[in-house]
Amino acid sequence: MSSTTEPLVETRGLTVTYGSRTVLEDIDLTVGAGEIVTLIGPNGAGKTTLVKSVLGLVKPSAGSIRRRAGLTIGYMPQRLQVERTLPLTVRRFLTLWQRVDRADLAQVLDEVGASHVIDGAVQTLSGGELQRVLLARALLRRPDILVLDEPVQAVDVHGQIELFNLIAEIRRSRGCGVLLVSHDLHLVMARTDTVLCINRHVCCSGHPEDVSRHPEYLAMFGRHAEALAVYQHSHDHHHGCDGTVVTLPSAQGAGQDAARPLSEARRHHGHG
Ligand SMILES: Nc1ncnc2c1ncn2[C@@H]1O[C@H](COP(=O)(O)OP(=O)(O)OP(=O)(O)O)[C@@H](O)[C@H]1O
Repeated sequence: MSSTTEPLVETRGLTVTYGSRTVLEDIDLTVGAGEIVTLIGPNGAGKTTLVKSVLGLVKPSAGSIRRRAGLTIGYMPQRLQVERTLPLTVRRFLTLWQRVDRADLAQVLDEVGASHVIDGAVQTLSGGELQRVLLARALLRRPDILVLDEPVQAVDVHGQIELFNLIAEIRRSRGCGVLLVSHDLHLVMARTDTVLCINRHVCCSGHPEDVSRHPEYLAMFGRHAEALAVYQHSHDHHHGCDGTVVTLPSAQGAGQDAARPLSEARRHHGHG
């Protein structure tokens, strides 16, 4: 039987391999109702693969994924291929794959601030308008959880702030969970409840403030991260090109202010 405190989605020890290559290893992820969880990490870290695993599009080679019974997912993909020669209005685009009430369509477009483009061609939308329309499509499913893969890409800084505010407002008004992938560290740190920093494995996770001080996060995002961190620790390992962990000599026998070992840090953040 499901309860309201039961996580919407939970992975434990999730491992994904493509051929002989392990792209995700031992990932613990939990998204609760009304919670915004953000995945960050460098290109190729496995963020989209983790999202696809949650959606059931990629099968894990080890570990488990649990979705709450009857869970409805609203998914906004990273890329949208629209045939440029085929005229497609926003109205048509949003009703192509699902039966949609006129009133629901108008309400959802109003909610995302895109009512004015309803009769416009999808191909002519600005970056920000397209993201709002994609968000509207995900919301039409009345999701328990929104899964947004880089929702602010191709959007200028002002538009990014507006979109993150919109996502936070949707979470508040609908009470849904949100799992999102983002490269924008400033916005992530300000607008999310939990951050999972991954690079094949979980490098660190927890409250944005804790993650922004974590040595692995600082090692990964360098100077960009330092500007966000309240203070900085030294780091105990970095990653090889294939994502393998390379322990730094300075981390061995380091003093009290040095990085906690990853295993300890993960325990601290509730990972076993
Ligand atoms: N279908 C696939 N078959 C084989 N390898 C894949 C497949 N999909 C992804 N990969 C590889 O898995 C790794 C993780 O890819 P993924 O797209 O999950 O990373 P990401 O963190 O989302 O990257 P980005 O930030 O660049 O979008 C990459 O090395 C990628 O080349």
